[in-house]
Amino acid sequence: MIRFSDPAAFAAALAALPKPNAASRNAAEQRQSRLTKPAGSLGRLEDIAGFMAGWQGSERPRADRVQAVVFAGNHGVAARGVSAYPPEVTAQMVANFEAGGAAINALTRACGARLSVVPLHLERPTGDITREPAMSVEDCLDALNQGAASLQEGTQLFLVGEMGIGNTTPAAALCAHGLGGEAAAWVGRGTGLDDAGLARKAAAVDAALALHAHACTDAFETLRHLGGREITAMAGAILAARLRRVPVLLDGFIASAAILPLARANPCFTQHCIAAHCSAEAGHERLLQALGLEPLLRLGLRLGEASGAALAVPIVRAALVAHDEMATFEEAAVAGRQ
Ligand SMILES: O=C(O)c1ccc[n+]([C@@H]2O[C@H](COP(=O)([O-])O)[C@@H](O)[C@H]2O)c1
Ligand SMILES: Cc1cc2nc[nH]c2cc1C
Repeated sequence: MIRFSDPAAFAAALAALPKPNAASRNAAEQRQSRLTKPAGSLGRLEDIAGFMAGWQGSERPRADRVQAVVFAGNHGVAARGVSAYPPEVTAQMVANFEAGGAAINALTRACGARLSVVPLHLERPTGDITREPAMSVEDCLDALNQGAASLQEGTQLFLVGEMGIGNTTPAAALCAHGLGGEAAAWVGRGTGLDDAGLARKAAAVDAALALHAHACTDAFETLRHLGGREITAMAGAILAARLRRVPVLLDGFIASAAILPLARANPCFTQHCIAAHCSAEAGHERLLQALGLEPLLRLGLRLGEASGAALAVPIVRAALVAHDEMATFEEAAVAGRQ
């Protein structure tokens, strides 16, 4: 099991990321060029086959064992009126996930993914980032390690999502810190905030940056000061997936913001990630652009919970079935390009 003993071990892992298997990726691309279709005509499905081949180290990659994890956390900053819903909804929704009644339960049933939920000390919200760091060093390491520990042996495709009332505020703070620009340009309506709430949210992001920007010296310290437990757990889970060469379907705004500090530390970090869906949350589009990721879907969701990631699973599966099952020009006796 992957475990980071201290912040230095996390930084070292981030500095020495494994690369995809170039031979497997090349073999998959060669196969694509022999399948009975005009070259390139399966568009992004061809890229997905090559991507999966590289990370799985197999010319014929599979997505039979798909694992989804939802991390849940509570946020001190939620007391500042930055969400349309009260913080107790986080724990209530965890109970709903466990009972099978949330959107992600239905969507993972629909796509055949195994779902688990990891609540992170919901009874103890993070520090209010407008006044103090979100987490102690110990808390931040614990969240990273709970994230890393969630990746199950044998997972072929990993879906990572979250639930946490108030968490679009720390996510916006991570974006404003990492990518610059006005706080107002990174805050969105989250669960459905009104204009007055939006102004409070921008003010909270400004205050958090004024207080902590100087202390955000690396990925760990940035997550610790501006992030949250579920945000940090997603970062740990997605890093663990990279260390095991497991491809990841990235979910919405918060999941994307969680990896921004890691991508800033090592720009090749996003290589094992596919952006599944561009959320309706203001800022997600620009965040994905900055991460160099083109989303597979734009369905207007703004839910989190790994919902966007689950919706992209059938596309990945379809890409791999076409890659595996289509006949080659030779097998089907079809003439190739003139
Ligand atoms: O994934 C997204 O893009 C997304 C966009 C808006 C809201 N959410 C979800 O809504 C919650 C955060 O919204 P808020 O308004 O409480 O900050 C949290 O539980 C997220 O899962 C998620
Ligand atoms: C009900 C509810 C469900 C959610 N799922 C993810 N974020 C959420 C926020 C709310 C408010």
